[in-house]
Amino acid sequence: MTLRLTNTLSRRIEEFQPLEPGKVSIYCCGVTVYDLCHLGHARSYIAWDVLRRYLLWSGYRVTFVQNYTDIDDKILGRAAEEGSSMQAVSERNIEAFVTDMARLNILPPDRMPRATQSLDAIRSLITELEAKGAAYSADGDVYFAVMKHAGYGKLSGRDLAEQQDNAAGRVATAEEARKQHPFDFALWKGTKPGEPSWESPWGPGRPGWHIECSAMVREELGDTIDIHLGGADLIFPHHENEIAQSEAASGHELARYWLHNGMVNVGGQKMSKSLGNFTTIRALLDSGISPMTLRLFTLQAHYRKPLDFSADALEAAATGWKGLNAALGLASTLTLGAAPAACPPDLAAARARFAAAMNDDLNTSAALAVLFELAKPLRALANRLERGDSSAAAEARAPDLVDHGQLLLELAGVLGLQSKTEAKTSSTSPGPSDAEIQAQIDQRQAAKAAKDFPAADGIRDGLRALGIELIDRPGGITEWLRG
Ligand SMILES: Nc1ncnc2c1ncn2[C@@H]1O[C@H](COP(=O)(O)OP(=O)(O)OP(=O)(O)O)[C@@H](O)[C@H]1O
Ligand SMILES: [Zn+2]
Repeated sequence: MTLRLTNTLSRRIEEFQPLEPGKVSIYCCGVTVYDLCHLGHARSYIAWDVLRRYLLWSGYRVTFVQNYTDIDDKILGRAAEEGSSMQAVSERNIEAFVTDMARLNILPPDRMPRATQSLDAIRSLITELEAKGAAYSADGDVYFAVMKHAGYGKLSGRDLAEQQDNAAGRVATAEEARKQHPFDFALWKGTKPGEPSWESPWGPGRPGWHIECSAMVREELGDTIDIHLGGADLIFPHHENEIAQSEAASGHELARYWLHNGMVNVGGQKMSKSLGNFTTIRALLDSGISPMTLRLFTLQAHYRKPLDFSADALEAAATGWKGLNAALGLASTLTLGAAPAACPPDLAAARARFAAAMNDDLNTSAALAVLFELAKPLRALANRLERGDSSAAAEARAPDLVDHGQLLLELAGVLGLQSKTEAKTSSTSPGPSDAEIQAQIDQRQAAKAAKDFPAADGIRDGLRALGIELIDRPGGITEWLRG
């Protein structure tokens, strides 16, 4: 059975077929770096981390690109409030983003381009659009002409003619007066006093938000990519506009599959930096909630569904993680030095159930049910060991249980769930302990022995994100360095 994903473009669940066999190119819309990230961002990036890990586990070579939007009105606004610069605000929040994502065990993207570093690509894309008649300049601004692009609205299902009628008779703002159609959007904005600006054929100014992503996708991954990711709030206008710009320029489809995550809501309203109803990732982690509890909380719901944030729901996830953590902790000690065994039929069935759940549009709650089932005997044994039950130690050495533990570790790794001490971690946390690093190295060894190289690479990448570099020495010995 192959992976099936809901494609927003076709509004259907489709079988995933990459452009090139065995390879997947992914672009994920990144954060606008004007503040700390909240639980909504965590949900989005955890969902896509799981997609990436699952593709790796399935044997694909994945190239994952995610941008930083570091030119934006909101960043400028924050800089003005603070009396600092757009660059200072961006740098600080980029650093915080990297730390928060690593704490959540999200694999770092292969490349993370920034708008400020992509100006050449942005300017040449706008020039191309203008040359093709898809864009027009007006008083130092450049706009995309939506009416010139057949297919505008195909992702979001918006009707242009209807929108034109709705806008008729309204008093236009200065910007609206420059536009030929209300849906036309700025590719380039002429400079305003006191704002950073860059030179361009249209005079000094800065790029619009949508063109950044089109330019970065093209520069990093080419005209057509396999999967484009983002939150459902980006479908319109951001992704609709990205499609229009990229496809008008290249004449090719921008992305084969468009995946969107549902929103984290608070009391029915989107958790949002702009609305001010957000709880930051670091506030949650610093209050003693473990990163894995947050992962579990988000993965218990389907990625496309809205997710309500409440203390009760988080509490339930914490209880769930406590049990799973005990089983994973025991499993990692059992598998130490264990030889890979032939997979017994019940474990093969569990593996197949896990894969079937994930193939079903990333049904992580069903995949978690397989993990909880596998964890049951290990949890029971961990409890007995903790109580000092003398017969438990012998039982823990039973080969069946070792295999069980190995599979649990492997599948949990696909969801990015890994056993860690539940100790309170703070933003100044020194990173994983030596014992935790060793447990990861052991898991990686087991994955390699089972010829599961994507999982082994995933573990190495995860450690790298935490500043731990692995060095493989001859004779199967792995040493590590803390960065
Ligand atoms: N509440 C949320 N739930 C799920 N995903 C979200 C939520 N808020 C933002 N995202 C997603 O996170 C990614 C980065 O978002 P971005 O930095 O553009 O945030 P934003 O939407 O501007 O934030 P805000 O609305 O909080 O000001 C996008 O894919 C966006 O859809
Ligand atoms: Zn984008």
